[in-house]
Amino acid sequence: MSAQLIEGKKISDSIREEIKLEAERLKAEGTVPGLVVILVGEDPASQVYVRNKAKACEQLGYYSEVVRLPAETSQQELLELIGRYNRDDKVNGILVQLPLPKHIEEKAVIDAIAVEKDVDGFHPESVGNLMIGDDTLLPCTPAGVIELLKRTGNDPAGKHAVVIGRSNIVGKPVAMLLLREHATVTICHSRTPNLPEVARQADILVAAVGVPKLVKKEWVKPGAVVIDVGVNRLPDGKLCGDVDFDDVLDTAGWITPVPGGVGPMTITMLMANTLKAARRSRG
Ligand SMILES: Nc1nc(=O)c2c([nH]1)NC[C@@H]1CN(c3ccc(C(=O)N[C@@H](CCC(=O)O)C(=O)O)cc3)C=[N+]21
Repeated sequence: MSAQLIEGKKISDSIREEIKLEAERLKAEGTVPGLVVILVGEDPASQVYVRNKAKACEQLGYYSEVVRLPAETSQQELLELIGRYNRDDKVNGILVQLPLPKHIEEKAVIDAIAVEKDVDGFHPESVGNLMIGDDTLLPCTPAGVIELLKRTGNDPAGKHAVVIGRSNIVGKPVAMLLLREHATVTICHSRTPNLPEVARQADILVAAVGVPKLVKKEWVKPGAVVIDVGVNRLPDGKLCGDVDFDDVLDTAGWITPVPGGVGPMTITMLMANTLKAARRSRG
């Protein structure tokens, strides 16, 4: 039996319709959601993402700015720019595209973003809020994963979720969100012994390591939900996940494709966060 496809693109489109209606309501009350995306340097993959984010803003009628800065921009200049957007009432969300050039300290930049405009959910205060269960802007990719599960009827409550990867942007926050949704959560990484065996315990398996096609059918419990967060660019230019999709297809019960799975949800959750930040800004 072949797994059911989790169609991130379709689910994402229908959430964007919901967001659009809410954005129109907010605009009728005089508040236009606004997002600024700041890109330092010329990373080609980043260029694509930034363009997609600007397109999403346009589609939803948001105010949006894209700031493209040369790779030589100093940390001080970037921090000053962020300071200006922190004080700019037209802008409800500030996103600085990562990774940054090596001479700029990522942490200093993330810390400089006003927490109420932190639509990436990367600021230490946002992370702390998530940890203790306070209302906050959630990191986009992890929030997208939870939406995909809920909207396909795969409620994490009572399930064993195994997360492969422990990054601050995906692994750790997605584990925390799954815990909040009442899953039993195991976090694995490169030092985990018998990784395939642990993965095979999962009712919900989330792969977020950045190793192309790492997860094979032996890693998957028959019928499990497999969520592939990987975005690996292969030498031929094609996008590929952390899961060997073709190998796993007949074992998994549900599976996200790459592209068309988690990726589109990330941008949709960014739009949802910007809307939320705009709504809150009215006081
Ligand atoms: N501050 C910051 N926030 C981010 O959220 C952030 C970032 N930096 N740096 C880079 C990563 C990557 N990322 C993606 C967003 C959408 C797709 C996406 O829409 N992917 C499409 C395909 C796009 C394509 O074909 O290239 C898909 O999976 O279907 C992928 C990856 C956000 N990131």
